[in-house]
Amino acid sequence: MKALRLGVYCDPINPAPSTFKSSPIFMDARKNNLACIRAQQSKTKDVPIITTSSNVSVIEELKSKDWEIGVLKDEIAATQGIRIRRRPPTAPPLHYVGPLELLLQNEGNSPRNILEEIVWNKDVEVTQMKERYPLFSLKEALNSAPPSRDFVGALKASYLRTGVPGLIAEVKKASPSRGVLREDFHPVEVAKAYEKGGAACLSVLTDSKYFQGGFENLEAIRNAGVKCPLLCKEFIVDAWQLYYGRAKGADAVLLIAGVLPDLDMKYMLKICKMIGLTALVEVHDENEMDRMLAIDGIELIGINNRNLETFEVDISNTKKLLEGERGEKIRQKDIIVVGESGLFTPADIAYVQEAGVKAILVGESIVKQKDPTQGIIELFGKDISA
Ligand SMILES: O=P(O)(O)OC[C@@H](O)[C@@H](O)c1c[nH]c2ccccc12
Repeated sequence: MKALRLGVYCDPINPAPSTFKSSPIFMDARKNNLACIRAQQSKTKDVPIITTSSNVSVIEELKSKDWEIGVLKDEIAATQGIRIRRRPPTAPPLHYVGPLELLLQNEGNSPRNILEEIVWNKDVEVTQMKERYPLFSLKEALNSAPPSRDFVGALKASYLRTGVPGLIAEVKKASPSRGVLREDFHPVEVAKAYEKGGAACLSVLTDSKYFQGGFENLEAIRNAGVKCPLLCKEFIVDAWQLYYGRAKGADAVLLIAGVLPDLDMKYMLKICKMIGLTALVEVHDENEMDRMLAIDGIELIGINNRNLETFEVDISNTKKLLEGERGEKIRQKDIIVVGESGLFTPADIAYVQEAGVKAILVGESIVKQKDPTQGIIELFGKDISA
């Protein structure tokens, strides 16, 4: 019988040279190491595993380093004006023997706001999911996944056809700020009603804890023959999620600038390109917009009118971020801007269109309507399906 010696596995997508110790690639590699070790352990029950004391100490050391790197990463993010800390809501690992000041500084921490809470939970969730579906298995699934659809192309075509911003209609049962929006929620029915109403693309919430969504909704909508390109509306904290989303039928994915520091954002964008996902990069304030305008290769930027830390909604945010030099730069770079959240009336649409958006992302105002197709007619004040 062949014995398996547990070792330190390399990140299957990006072997990380030791010189990149602080890069997101390296950090992902570390997380994947642990996930791979656990996955291999569970897959090889019939094979004797040599767990030497050095294996155990390698795992403990990796856990401690993971935690420590997380703390340092937050410090780097803070220098970019990012307020969301990426540490999971756990104390340092049990056997942590690192610097005392890091321990004291991070004791008894609780999330500062809802976005931070969501992100911390997501980190834990993704770590568990990775053990069930390791990256190598997802990569196999991607080989047989249907080709992705042209998300940006669909928005542009819709804008040209209708003269109003292309609609990304959101399939969302509930949200932390609004509670349950649609009691009798059938994602496929809602998706079909949106498509019938002239939506260019659909956004499908996949977070279950806070939005009562799920990847099964994304999959079901894709399998039901809906033709609109699909945005996987998720809180992306790890490149693994990009592979998972694509494997479940996503054509696009949301990357939140308030959560991802520049280096992570560039890394995620690269992987999106590699696996055929369009990235909708979301910003909420001037600092985030400026950071994203300094990154090359972004073709779609969403301006969220909702502050995800306080839930405050103000549609003049879209206008504010498109004024002056920023607007000029966006036009030069040929970026399509999406106005997101808090849009309810034809006057709201006209307001953000006047500000310069060519697409809008709308959930509440249409998902709440008994007939979401009719909801779209009321939102635009006209039928945009023809
Ligand atoms: O339901 P509204 O107000 O029309 O908003 C839709 C969409 O913009 C909102 O759901 C959203 C925008 N960015 C997000 C990030 C995560 C979760 C949700 C969102």
